[in-house]
Amino acid sequence: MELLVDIQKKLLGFELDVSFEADKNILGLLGASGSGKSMTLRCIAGIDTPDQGRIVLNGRTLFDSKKGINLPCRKRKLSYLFQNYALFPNMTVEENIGFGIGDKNRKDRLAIISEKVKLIQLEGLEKRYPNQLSGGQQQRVALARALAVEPEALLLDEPFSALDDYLRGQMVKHLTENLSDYQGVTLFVTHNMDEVYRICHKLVVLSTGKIEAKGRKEDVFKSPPTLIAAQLTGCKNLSQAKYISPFELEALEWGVRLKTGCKISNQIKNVGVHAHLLEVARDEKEDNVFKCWPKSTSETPSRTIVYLLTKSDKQEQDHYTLQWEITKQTWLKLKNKPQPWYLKINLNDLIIF
Ligand SMILES: Nc1ncnc2c1ncn2[C@@H]1O[C@H](COP(=O)(O)OP(=O)(O)OP(=O)(O)O)[C@@H](O)[C@H]1O
Repeated sequence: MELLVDIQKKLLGFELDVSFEADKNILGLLGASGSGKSMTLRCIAGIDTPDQGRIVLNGRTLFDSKKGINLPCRKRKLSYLFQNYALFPNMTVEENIGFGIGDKNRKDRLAIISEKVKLIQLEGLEKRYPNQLSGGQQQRVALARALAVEPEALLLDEPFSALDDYLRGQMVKHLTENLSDYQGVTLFVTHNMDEVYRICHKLVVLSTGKIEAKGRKEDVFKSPPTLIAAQLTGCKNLSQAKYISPFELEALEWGVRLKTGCKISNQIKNVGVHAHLLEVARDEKEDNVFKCWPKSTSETPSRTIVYLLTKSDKQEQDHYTLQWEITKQTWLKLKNKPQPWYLKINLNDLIIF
């Protein structure tokens, strides 16, 4: 199973130019609002037409501008799951699921519907209409309907955007379970980096119509290749960097000199570190240890974000230079410790651009 996408499309004030491949591992398209995620899916589905390029699914050319090929949506053998599910309000759960199933006899049709109802665990609710279902149940029906046509590719466009946090978490779990037996290509579009990390194996990061990063999710999150990719994958600490030597740089905004784990170029521009990777230093004299002063905090139910000042002369200013994300227990243990604190950045945790 393989999808190859290499397309360009110009719109007023926006240019899409993307090239990537997907196999049967779920591929995430991550990007901010307006970055071109939906446009990419719409071009693959055949709802929009690229100006140039090629789209090939399992060796079948769906689109090729040079050869003048542009298969209509219904011949592309893929399912598109929209943000708002788009269930037919006047059809029951089973009618919705059975809607797209092609020329099959009644018995086979009913067998597919019943298998999909079981898959999404909505047995007993087959005769209900969408307005008699919760948001999460509607979402599952939409997924079952998309899978019932046995598509070669499944295009999921922010499928959880209408759900509350609790249901979102549940649905992420259901989706990964429901798709574990699906053999086709799955593209999952979202702007939510936690969701993309939980669901996908590989990742394409999009910004203003261009690809900023692509690869295994672990690699893209750990070492995003550009500043924008770092921001989109949640790196909270970013600074301009000055080259000092092949293995040392100065993080200008943090006012800290740092040793690096790999050789750096004298063209280096920026450095970053994830907020959860700062550590309390055991020994003040170790490499990459710096003094800091907690300026303020903000809390989630389980974590505390500590905003740190790293330059003592800035203590009076309303300004922080680094974010440190720790558990609440760590914060409670630390908060009354004498200042300055000594924190450390492991050289291999530095993200260098
Ligand atoms: N039919 C259109 N004509 C002109 N511009 C369009 C059209 N459709 C989308 N755009 C523009 O293309 C860009 C990408 O839109 P797209 O819907 O792909 O973004 P997105 O990443 O999916 O965003 P969101 O997460 O908000 O859905 C936006 O700047 C949008 O305004």
